[in-house]
Amino acid sequence: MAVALGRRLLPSAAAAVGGRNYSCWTSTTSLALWHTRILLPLPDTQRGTAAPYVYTRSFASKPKKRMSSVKLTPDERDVHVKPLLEGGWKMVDGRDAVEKKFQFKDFNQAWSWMNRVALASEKMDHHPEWFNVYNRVEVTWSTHDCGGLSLKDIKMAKFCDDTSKIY
Ligand SMILES: C[C@H](O)[C@H](O)[C@H]1CNC2=NC(N)=NC(=O)C2=N1
Repeated sequence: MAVALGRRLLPSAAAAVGGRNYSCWTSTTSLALWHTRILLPLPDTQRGTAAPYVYTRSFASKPKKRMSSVKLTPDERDVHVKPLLEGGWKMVDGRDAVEKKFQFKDFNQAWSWMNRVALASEKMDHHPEWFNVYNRVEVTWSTHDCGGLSLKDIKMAKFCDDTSKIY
């Protein structure tokens, strides 16, 4: 029988059922969960068909803080957008959005970089508009939820710059 003590499982509880303790985080865009489990070895016949744990207790973290999707103020634009424009980003004609053309050695490098950006975008729930031909990627950042530039765009534009330097 499993016994829970605060956030930890008593070692003896796992030993009593012939299993071992195991803890892990899972995380979504808004919540992180800490799971404490007792893992039991499964017979070969059940491997891959059943979950190998007999006891799970999950704890929710504080809700993750989300960066806001509000339009940048003029002061914030001075601080955040100006440096981007000095670093090769351009305002998009007729839109409150920034765009930049990146060039890589070949398609493989471009795709690898796009993959990095895609994973970060998904984690942040903030996605690029982009266009790729072979080794070139044109990226546009704007926040659809507020119809213009927000701090999320600044963060992702910087991420694009920083990660493109690795290649
Ligand atoms: C429902 C979802 O959270 C929203 O649609 C997110 C998804 N990704 C997004 N990406 C961008 N670039 N702007 C947004 O406003 C936006 N909103």
